[in-house]
Amino acid sequence: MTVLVTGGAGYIGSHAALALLDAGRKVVVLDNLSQGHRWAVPAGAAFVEGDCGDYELVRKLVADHDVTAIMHFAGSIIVPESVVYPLDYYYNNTVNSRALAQAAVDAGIRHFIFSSTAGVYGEPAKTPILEDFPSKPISPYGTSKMMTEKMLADASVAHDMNYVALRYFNVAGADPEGRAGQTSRKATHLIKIASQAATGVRSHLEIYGEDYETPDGTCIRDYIHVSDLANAHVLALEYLENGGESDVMNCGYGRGFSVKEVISAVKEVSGVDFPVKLAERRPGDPAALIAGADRVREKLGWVPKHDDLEMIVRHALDWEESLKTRQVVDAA
Ligand SMILES: NC(=O)c1ccc[n+]([C@@H]2O[C@H](COP(=O)([O-])OP(=O)(O)OC[C@H]3O[C@@H](n4cnc5c(N)ncnc54)[C@H](O)[C@@H]3O)[C@@H](O)[C@H]2O)c1
Ligand SMILES: O=c1ccn([C@@H]2O[C@H](COP(=O)(O)OP(=O)(O)O[C@H]3O[C@H](CO)[C@@H](O)[C@H](O)[C@H]3O)[C@@H](O)[C@H]2O)c(=O)[nH]1
Repeated sequence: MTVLVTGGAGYIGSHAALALLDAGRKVVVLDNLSQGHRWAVPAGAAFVEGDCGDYELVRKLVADHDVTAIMHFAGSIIVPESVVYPLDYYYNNTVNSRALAQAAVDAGIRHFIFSSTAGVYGEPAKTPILEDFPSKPISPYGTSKMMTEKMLADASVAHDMNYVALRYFNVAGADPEGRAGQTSRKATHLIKIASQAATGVRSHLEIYGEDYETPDGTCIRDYIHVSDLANAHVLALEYLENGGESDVMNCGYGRGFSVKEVISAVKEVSGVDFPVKLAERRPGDPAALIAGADRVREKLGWVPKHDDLEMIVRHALDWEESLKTRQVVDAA
């Protein structure tokens, strides 16, 4: 009765592994360490270094660890990078997910939880975005995730496996107890970068575009605390184990902040007025993404504990400071 967490040496996967362990579950992490860190895998979890697309390896570890459910976080995650290297994204996010799903079905795994994204909606006609809005991604990243969602939908009809695809909006913050946080090798996320600028790891922050059709001209996103998101995974697993029907669910709080509002919050909480420069728009960025977030609350009974931008920023800053002592800060 073990949960396989792919990508559990990465940011969100390591928090989910912690949440599972906190809930009394057994966990085995599979990660190729392309972005994650061995030390980020929680102490109570078993670890296997390898690729989630390695069918034989997955079959073996499922048998060795008595795996009954999979949470699939492993993937490539940077929207603008996917525009430059689309085939890499289709390989890692779609082809490898297909192999993992095949191994899951062949091994008789009954429950599968997938890390999807608000990126599947593309440029939505309106906000908040509901799950039944059309999937029209505007980046290869979003398409690569949408294709995996569709594979899982078809596989769940044909096989005895139910699934939940959680469509995350913008994940930020860190474990409130300081046990985990974001340490990706190539940080691109706004709150991470602003936290690095506030703690002196970066010299400044750039705003990618000030001419969007939003009140202050900068993009609006729905920032969700990583620990609330990790908890949604534990609830999704219970839901599937209790016979819940397969579904897709947005994960966000249903409210948005602009890039400028986030920068102000980081300056306010840190007390550091770091330099901010204006830069060109980044490819693949929709103007506003805000979750319609009723379904995850209604179906999973999810009640967030950290719906507070200042708290999210505080935890991100605390983690960034703690990284200095761990000497694992990546070059900015
Ligand atoms: N961070 C966000 O805001 C966000 C939003 C929406 C969706 N997601 C999705 O959540 C998941 C986790 O994202 P994250 O922010 O924790 O990223 P991350 O880069 O910190 O973690 C991903 C982990 O997967 C591992 N990995 C990558 N490819 C692998 C492979 N083929 N086999 C085994 N391990 C592999 C990496 O080494 C890393 O540890 C991703 O699928 C991402 O697309 C993230
Ligand atoms: O240095 C920076 C970094 C970001 N931004 C802007 O901040 C916003 C948020 O960007 P970022 O934090 O990089 O997140 P997104 O590009 O919105 O994508 C994240 O959120 C998506 C879901 O909404 C996920 O699918 C992706 O994996 C995840 O990277 C965007 O408008 C960026 O242009 C800046 O202006 N300057």
